[in-house]
Amino acid sequence: MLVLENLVIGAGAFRVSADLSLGSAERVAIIGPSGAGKSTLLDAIAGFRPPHAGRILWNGVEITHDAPGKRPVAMLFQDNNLFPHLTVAQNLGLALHPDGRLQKSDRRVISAALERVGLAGMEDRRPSGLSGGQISRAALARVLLQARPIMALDEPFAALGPALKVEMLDVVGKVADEIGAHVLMVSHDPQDAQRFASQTIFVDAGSAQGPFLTDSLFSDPPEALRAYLGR
Ligand SMILES: Nc1ncnc2c1ncn2[C@@H]1O[C@H](COP(=O)(O)OP(=O)(O)OP(=O)(O)O)[C@@H](O)[C@H]1O
Repeated sequence: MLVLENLVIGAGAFRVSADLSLGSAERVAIIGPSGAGKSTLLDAIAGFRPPHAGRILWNGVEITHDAPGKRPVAMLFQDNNLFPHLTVAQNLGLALHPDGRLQKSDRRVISAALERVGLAGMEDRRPSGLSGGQISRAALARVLLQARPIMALDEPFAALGPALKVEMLDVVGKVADEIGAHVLMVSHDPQDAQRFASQTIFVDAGSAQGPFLTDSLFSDPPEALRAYLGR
């Protein structure tokens, strides 16, 4: 269980607070107006942004000051963060060995992960030889190999068309189910939350509120969410 205890985060003069617990929530969307602090919140959970105050706990153990690689979090960014000079297999290999040294048995594991996300046989391509959707799939295969208990996604498919985005959300669900991971996903699109996440955190006016049951939240939105949704 992930707990954010009296957490205060932010850069410059900006601050956002969070005091919430994700319990057994499996798929959680993080929504809110632009600049509200959604990415800041996800970055703090993943360990890229030290908090000004408060604690982060995972299954009762404090991880507030742990380095990103030591946390139970695998992060997927919008640009998917594949190294352009490395092949798909080499990029995925970094999830297994950060020093980049691959063993023969790794190749089988990598090929199996690629097959699971629909990229069988693409081990030796470089990212420049993949479509946007294929790059997203390769990045998801890397998350699959990292096999961390929390998948953190920051607007991962914003650059993809609507149909492809729906398809990729299905792949995310499949990968998360396979490794038994919770998913935390920042999105601008309320439909993503409704389609994908059973629970939703709403970030606005300096605080992260929730998690709320997504269906209840959208069927009877509080004033601030109503304004955000333009209702
Ligand atoms: N390095 C920084 N220095 C100063 N302010 C920053 C820095 N990084 C982010 N901010 C500010 O923090 C606030 C929150 O940014 P954040 O990216 O978390 O918002 P967001 O809700 O994810 O927005 P968006 O939906 O537009 O991506 C913004 O006002 C932003 O300008």
